[in-house]
Amino acid sequence: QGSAGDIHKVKHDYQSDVARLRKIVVNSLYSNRDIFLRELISNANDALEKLRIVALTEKDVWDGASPLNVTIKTILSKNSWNVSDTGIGMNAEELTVNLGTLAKSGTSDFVSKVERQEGGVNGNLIGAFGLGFYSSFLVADKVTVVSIPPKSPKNPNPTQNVFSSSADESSFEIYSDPRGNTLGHGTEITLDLKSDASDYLHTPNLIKLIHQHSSFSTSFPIYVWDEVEEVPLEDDASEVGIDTPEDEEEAVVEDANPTDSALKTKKVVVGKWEHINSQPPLWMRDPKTVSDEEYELLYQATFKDFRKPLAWSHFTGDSGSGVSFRAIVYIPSHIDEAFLTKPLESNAKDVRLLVKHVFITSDLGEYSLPKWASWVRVIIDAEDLPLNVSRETLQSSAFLKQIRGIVIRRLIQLFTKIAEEDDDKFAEIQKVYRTILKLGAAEDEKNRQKIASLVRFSTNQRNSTSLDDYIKNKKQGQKQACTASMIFYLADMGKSISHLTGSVFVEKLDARGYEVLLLNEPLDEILVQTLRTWKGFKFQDVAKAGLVFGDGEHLNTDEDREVMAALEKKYAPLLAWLKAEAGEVVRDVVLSDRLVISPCAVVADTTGLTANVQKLMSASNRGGERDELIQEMMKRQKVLEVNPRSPLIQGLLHRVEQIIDDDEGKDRDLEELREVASILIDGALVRSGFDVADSNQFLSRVDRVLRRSLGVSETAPTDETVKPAPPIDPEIPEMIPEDGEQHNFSPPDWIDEEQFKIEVEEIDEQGNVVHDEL
Ligand SMILES: Nc1ncnc2c1ncn2[C@@H]1O[C@H](COP(=O)(O)OP(=O)(O)OP(=O)(O)O)[C@@H](O)[C@H]1O
Repeated sequence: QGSAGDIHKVKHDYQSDVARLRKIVVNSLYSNRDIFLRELISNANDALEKLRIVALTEKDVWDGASPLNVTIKTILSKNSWNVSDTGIGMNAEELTVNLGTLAKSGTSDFVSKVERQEGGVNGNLIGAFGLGFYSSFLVADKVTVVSIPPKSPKNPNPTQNVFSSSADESSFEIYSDPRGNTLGHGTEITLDLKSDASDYLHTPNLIKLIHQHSSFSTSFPIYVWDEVEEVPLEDDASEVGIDTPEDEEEAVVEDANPTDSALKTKKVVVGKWEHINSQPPLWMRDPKTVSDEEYELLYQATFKDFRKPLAWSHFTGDSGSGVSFRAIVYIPSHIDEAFLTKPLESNAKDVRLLVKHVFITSDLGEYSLPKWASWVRVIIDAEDLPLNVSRETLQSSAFLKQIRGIVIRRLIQLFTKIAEEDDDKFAEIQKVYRTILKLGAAEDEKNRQKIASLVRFSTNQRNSTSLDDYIKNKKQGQKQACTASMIFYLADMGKSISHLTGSVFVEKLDARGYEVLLLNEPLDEILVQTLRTWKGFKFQDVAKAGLVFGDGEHLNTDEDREVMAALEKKYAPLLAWLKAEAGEVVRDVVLSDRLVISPCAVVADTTGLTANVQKLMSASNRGGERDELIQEMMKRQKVLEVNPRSPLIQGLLHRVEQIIDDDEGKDRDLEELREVASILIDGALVRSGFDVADSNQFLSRVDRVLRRSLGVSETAPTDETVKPAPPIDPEIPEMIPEDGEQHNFSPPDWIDEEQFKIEVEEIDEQGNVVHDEL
């Protein structure tokens, strides 16, 4: 603590992250200095919005008439620059906390990342993070913030406080303003500009920069003090000095030379407040007159997103409840990590509802957007809702209920238009929204059909296919058991598309030229199950038993049936033998019509659970009796299909017949054959996406078969001797270093420290090995 004169100043240290961040800002953002304008104007806008929102419920806070605006003024003689707002202001504690600490999550990470980066911060990083108030130090040696909250029943006599900080100090001061309340309510930030930042004092240049960077940061009026001329005045001339920007002109009188009383003139600077954003907001304009760049700037300023939006739709409408409105719906180019990890827990926060250009709320309460679309960013400006609606009456407004429907309809239309007209853009959309559209189609019952048309799938033939494209590509008679036409799909969550393309279930369809949707995301199977049909086509899981193609390929002729009957007779001994061997795993063993190359596969009954559904189920249900029950249920629903054309299966049949015919050496041969069969069955499970019950046993069997094929003795033991661990060490280490702390590692006494070096293998971001010596 310290005091200057009779002012009691309290000194605070910046939180360490802030000190580091300020240093980065000052040292490395020289070429991006203009951003301080955007950041400070946008903070002023937020403060004004907050005041108006609070005033909806606390009438005393604002009379509804006194101006809400931003004023910017330069004081040439002091080389200083000043921005004021008549917003919500801050008390002493808020000044300390808001400006002295960083509450944002990820700050430390951000700061460390930037500190590691060679050549300082780049534009993208600033954008992703937002420097806010600290950007002042880009252009200022010293920053002074004067602030006072409005009068309220809770705080009837607010005091005006000052926050003051130099760029090179790691502390700031807070004190009560000795001048008393000069602001009414709001905040005034004064920057003592660095000697190389005097460009910002030049008004035409300043206005140009504000237009360039911040004209969309606020819809409150921005006034810039514009000095227009200097007029010499007689000493006794009356002074004209008015301090509010509402009186458009004023003259500020300064002593030209206060010490020289002989000079009977004074220098008079005549200037006026120029309202620099008097044009109507962008969304009120005819879309034909708005450039892409303007839409992008509006988006970036409004939603504080440095990245450009992917697409937008600007439209006018009349809601069913008689409210006319204008709106812009934006599709962002990225989705927050938080949404991706827990999509169903996120709430829409970026639907900005305005009434007559005045921001009212971003919280649509019970009418907020459906979860799947909670990332969409919208500005919606209603013409004729009463302005002084409190939030409670707003909640019950019929218009509010309609916003949800209006926004979602427009969003889907926008996606659809891009899908139809702009392949490249739609490919970009797919990169970000592929999964989200699936979620939408599964979640949003009302819009399910429209959203599902936007969903794209990979298939064995194409990277990206819509359901409509699939249907166009169907083969004649693509039917299942003479019921509906079919869309074939294979679902195996988490597997790669190339793995699915090579699946046993796809091989015949693929060989015959049929298209199969390959579903590898958890949502895919849920979506397909929810849709059930698409334009009269049924979804057919190709991993299920009884697959037919409907093109006459399947046992349609007498000849086919005869051939099959002959094969079944021939293979009967093998099927019976295998059924006994595989009794623990499957319900039945049959000859397969679906396999081309693979010797066998495990398929689910038409009513059974495929490997994929089984995975989905066990992810939400682990362990316990229920698990055993499910295992048992699943076993009964699985069938082992064997491929009579596979030489392996033919060989197996031959051996099984030999064993049945021949008694000699039967036991040993039988044991070996059972081992082969067991590997084949487990292999079929793996091939079909199921888990093997005991993978250790499976691999021990493989080992034995390998030994046999290499002519190595099956019983020859492996030398199992190992060196035992040293005896128990009774000493307890004094301190276990926590994660992230420096690990002080000292070698034991008996090691020569000079020679003690450990090679640590570390992998950098590119995956190269980095060698470090401890
Ligand atoms: N003009 C102002 N009036 C009232 N409060 C302000 C003003 N400027 C800043 N603040 C307060 O200080 C806090 C920190 O401001 P800062 O600009 O650093 O970050 P932010 O506005 O929260 O985030 P960002 O600007 O990065 O989106 C704000 O959240 C706000 O509470």
